[in-house]
Amino acid sequence: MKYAYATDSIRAAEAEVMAVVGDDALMQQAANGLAVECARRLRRHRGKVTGSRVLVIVGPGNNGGDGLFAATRLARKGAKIFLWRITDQVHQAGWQAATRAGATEVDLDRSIELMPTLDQVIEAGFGIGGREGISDDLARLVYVSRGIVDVVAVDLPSGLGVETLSSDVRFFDADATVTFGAWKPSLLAGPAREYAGEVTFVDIGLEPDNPILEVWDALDVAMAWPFPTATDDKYARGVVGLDAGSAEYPGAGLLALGGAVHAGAGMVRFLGPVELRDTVIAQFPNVVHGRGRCQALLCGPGWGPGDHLADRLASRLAEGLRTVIDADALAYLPRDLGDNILLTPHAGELARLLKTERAAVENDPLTHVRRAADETGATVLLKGATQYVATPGETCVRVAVGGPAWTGQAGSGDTLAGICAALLAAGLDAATAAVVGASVQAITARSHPGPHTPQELAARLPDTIAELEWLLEETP
Ligand SMILES: NC(=O)C1=CN([C@@H]2O[C@H](COP(=O)(O)OP(=O)(O)OC[C@H]3O[C@@H](n4cnc5c(N)ncnc54)[C@H](OP(=O)(O)O)[C@@H]3O)[C@@H](O)[C@H]2O)[C@@H](O)CC1
Ligand SMILES: [K+]
Repeated sequence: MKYAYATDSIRAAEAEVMAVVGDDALMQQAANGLAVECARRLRRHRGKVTGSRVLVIVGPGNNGGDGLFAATRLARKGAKIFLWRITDQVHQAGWQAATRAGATEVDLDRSIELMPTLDQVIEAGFGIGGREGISDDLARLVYVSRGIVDVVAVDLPSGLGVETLSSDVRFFDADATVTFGAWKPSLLAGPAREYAGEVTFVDIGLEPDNPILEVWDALDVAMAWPFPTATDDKYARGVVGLDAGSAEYPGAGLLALGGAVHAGAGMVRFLGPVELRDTVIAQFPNVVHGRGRCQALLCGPGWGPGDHLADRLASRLAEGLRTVIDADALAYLPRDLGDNILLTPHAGELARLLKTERAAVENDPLTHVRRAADETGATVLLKGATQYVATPGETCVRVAVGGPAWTGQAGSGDTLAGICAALLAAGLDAATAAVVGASVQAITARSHPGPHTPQELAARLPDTIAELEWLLEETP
């Protein structure tokens, strides 16, 4: 699991360490880590550091200072360093060290001219003190550097927000980012992550508190998966009731059933319309029909428009079970749901829930998924290319393992809702069921590259679950 922090927490952790070791020591550690990675990349690209040509984009604050001290180290190893300062203000000690080591100042036009002759650009414009977006001058440098020179961003690409995860502004497009002391959320999740390139973490001894993002990996999923023990019967593994599908949309019901069955539910009950029973039996003879004991429910996939849907949802919720509410049922939410209720909207459904625009959700998923959890009182899984889980009253948002681009297709959400319902029935709390369910679907899609249908991927969930069990056994 990786944790990412807001700027305030990172600054507080820096202050604690600086009070003991001094600010210069911290910056030297950061610069050293940066220089090591820049040198490694130069060696990879051209065999050696000596004789390489590096432009440093120097911002006015400590981010610029990191870049200057790293460049000083590269200059001492024989690199030819050029410095372009964004404003007159620079980190004085860093500037002196770099120029004393032989670095040459150049203006913007010369920087652009030099670009095809360079081996690397160290982008030390702005770090956690930066505002979102970049000036036209910086945008010109992004344009001329893209694809022709190795761009290494310092701490995070300039222009990128630390916490909003937005890609709606202009920022540097880096091949690599060297980040210090704490993960920044935009380096781990959301559309912005794509622009940071290969990220290296340099430990400078910070111990920040209050993460705002918890990013899961396959081992975390394996550790949370409810593997049955030898004595577990179907009730211990969990009975899940699925109220899904309609005469108009039978497919959504079948896809949800596929998710629940293949995720290993002890028993699946179909609570959808009677007219679908033959179709369901033809595909899933192990599914039981009609009312009976359940440990978790799923409502919504394939309901379509209809009358009395609010009453239908209310009567299901009255059973007091852990429940996944998906798709059409999301339009009929009562007030004050509990955190054992899991809502699984995509960006468009979340936008409707919050009476905002889809673009607003896509540009700032963290704020919106948290708001949805707080306003509804339920746990919320925001589906999409990156999948977020928020619990009411909690700032920290969980992020599921990411899938390939192929995952975005009609029907994936129905399958995912079925998987989550099976995990709720097995006893996982709603937030864990959501992050584990979204992750297992993504891992399955990654293991089977190409455009597989949601039902094909659902049928391959057992392979992934077996691999997770194996991973757990192999990990000391
Ligand atoms: N603290 C530590 O011990 C350590 C910190 N470390 C490093 O320090 C970095 C944080 O440094 P920092 O606080 O000096 O902020 P930084 O990101 O350099 O920028 C602030 C300056 O930029 C300006 N500015 C911002 N956006 C702008 C824009 N769009 N266009 C124009 N100007 C803009 C802003 O102006 P202002 O907002 O004040 O008007 C201010 O002058 C951190 O990311 C890491 O790299 C490491 O060395 C480890 C130890
Ligand atoms: K930067």
